[in-house]
Amino acid sequence: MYARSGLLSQRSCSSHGRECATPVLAAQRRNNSTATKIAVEFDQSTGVAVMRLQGPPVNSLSLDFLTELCINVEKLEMDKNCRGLILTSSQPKVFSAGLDIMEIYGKSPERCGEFWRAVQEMWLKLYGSSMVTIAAINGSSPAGGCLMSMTCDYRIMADNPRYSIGLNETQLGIVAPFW
Ligand SMILES: CC/C=C\C/C=C\C/C=C\CC/C=C/CC(=O)SCCNC(=O)CCNC(=O)[C@H](O)C(C)(C)COP(=O)(O)OP(=O)(O)OC[C@H]1O[C@@H](n2cnc3c(N)ncnc32)[C@H](O)[C@@H]1OP(=O)(O)O
Repeated sequence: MYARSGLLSQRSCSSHGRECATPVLAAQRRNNSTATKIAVEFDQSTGVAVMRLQGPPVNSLSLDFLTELCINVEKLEMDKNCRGLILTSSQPKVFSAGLDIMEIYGKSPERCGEFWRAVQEMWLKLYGSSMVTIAAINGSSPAGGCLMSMTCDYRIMADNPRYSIGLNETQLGIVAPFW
């Protein structure tokens, strides 16, 4: 969902002076899901968009979820009026549970490859964004959820001892790549 419907589809990328396009098209081609996992509200007066993750129960990062996230970030990126992005969760107690483990369990190498490319695309898009990005971490944020928040320029986390954040996959001996 993008609150300023119609605007982006009518404008060319070059009119905004920002780089765009190919990754969005790739992501759009991939996005066959009709359910909306990402809600975006853009405040014209402040130039700040709030992106709410709303993939029940725990905003796990499935291929559909990642695709929708990337499409929405790219749309905002193309809008020259949008200067800031706040990423937060609509789910109670959880910002994001990280990668959807069912996307990598028992899947073909091709499907795993597609999924992993979508993971890379997500963090590269956020990390390379020209918008000021803030993760408002209003719940637990393990593993891929932590990665997502680390790619933002700033992080603010709800002060609640029940919420945790970190790369918990290291407990299984899985470490993030060195690049
Ligand atoms: C700047 C950066 C530069 C470079 C970086 C480049 C690359 C980096 C590469 C890698 C780093 C990132 C790596 C990521 C790996 C992963 O993300 S693997 C996934 C790891 N996630 C977890 O271990 C989370 C496990 N879940 C939890 O801890 C809890 O569920 C959570 C605290 C999130 C919520 O707790 P609670 O509210 O009690 O809910 P439940 O535990 O009852 O869960 C509810 C249902 O949700 C299902 N679920 C939970 N997590 C996942 C998940 N990750 N995927 C799929 N499904 C999940 C859970 O099974 C329950 O389902 P059910 O109701 O039983 O059907």
